[in-house]
Amino acid sequence: MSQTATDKTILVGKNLILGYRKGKVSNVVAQEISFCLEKGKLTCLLGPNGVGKSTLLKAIMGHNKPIGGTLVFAGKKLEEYSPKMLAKKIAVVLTDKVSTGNLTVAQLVALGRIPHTGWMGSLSETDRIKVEQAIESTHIGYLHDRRLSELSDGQLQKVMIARALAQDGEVLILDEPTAHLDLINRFEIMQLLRSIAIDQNKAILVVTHDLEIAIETADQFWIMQCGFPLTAGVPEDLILDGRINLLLPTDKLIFDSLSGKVQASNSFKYSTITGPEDWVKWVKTALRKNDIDSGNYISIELPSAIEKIKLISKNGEECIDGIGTLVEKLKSMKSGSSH
Ligand SMILES: Nc1ncnc2c1ncn2[C@@H]1O[C@H](COP(=O)(O)OP(=O)(O)OP(=O)(O)O)[C@@H](O)[C@H]1O
Repeated sequence: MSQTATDKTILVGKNLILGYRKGKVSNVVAQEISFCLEKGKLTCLLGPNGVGKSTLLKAIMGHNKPIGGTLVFAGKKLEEYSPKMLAKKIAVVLTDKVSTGNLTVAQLVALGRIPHTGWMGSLSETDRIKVEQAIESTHIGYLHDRRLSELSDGQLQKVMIARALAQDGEVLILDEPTAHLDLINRFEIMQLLRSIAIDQNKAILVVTHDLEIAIETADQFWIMQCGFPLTAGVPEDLILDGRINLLLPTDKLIFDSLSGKVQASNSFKYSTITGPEDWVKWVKTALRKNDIDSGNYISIELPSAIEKIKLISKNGEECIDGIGTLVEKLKSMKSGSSH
């Protein structure tokens, strides 16, 4: 489904055909790619490995011209911008590690000004202000004079974002900025990007495989899937109308709209499990993971406080003191009944 352009739209892709040319032969990677990228929003681009996400980023950065379709940036065709002009408008953070460990944080962030100063140019007062603003808005002032080689992966990622911000383009593109980071840092980086999008009115486009964190932070999803047009929408709408399942083209997995998680789609019925909602959810998860269906028991009653789990089976009624023991018990009943 294509989006409609609004006054926030900065970049429009129309019927793009993406791929690579080798001599006269074009190898098409993805097609029917249409979108509107909006300022003031965090947009997450999701899709399986190899579907063409990085290829789309390369097209937007002007590094790999689409085989077909049009890209329009701020009302003008992308191909009409010189690489120098484009570098001032679109800042990029790629996944590659920096090999300039000897530079300090402030020196690296200052490199973001190169499109404005040139390689040999010295920083003007405006450039210095932009660098300090970028450092401040990524909350890395405490790292100002540290060497890059002394930073953790999470700190380094914030420095790379600061460098892109110093570039002061209207669009910021990041390819998997949370790869290699722990859960807390993944959240922090995505929340930081969202606040930058809103506070600085930037259009931020992030490629990520982190579905759950993307749901919590993104304003827009773009979903790429082999053989389908690009699907764009607000994550919550895509969840409720089921289009989120485009990300899971196998009937073995399904997106559970209540928990917001991907889970195995086996058709076991667990209607005989009763108790508090959180207990029911986690007992079902454990049973599903262990391939235990309701044929193994008559009912399970879950504790409301610190009582024990009550299992009613063909062997009678018994009290059990945890989900681990319950699973073991049901597994042994299952193997017993199959012999
Ligand atoms: N320079 C290139 N020349 C030819 N084919 C390429 C080139 N780069 C990528 N491809 C091919 O294009 C297809 C899409 O690759 P791309 O890197 O865009 O996927 P992706 O969705 O970003 O994957 P991932 O999630 O694994 O990063 C793949 O089949 C890949 O082999």
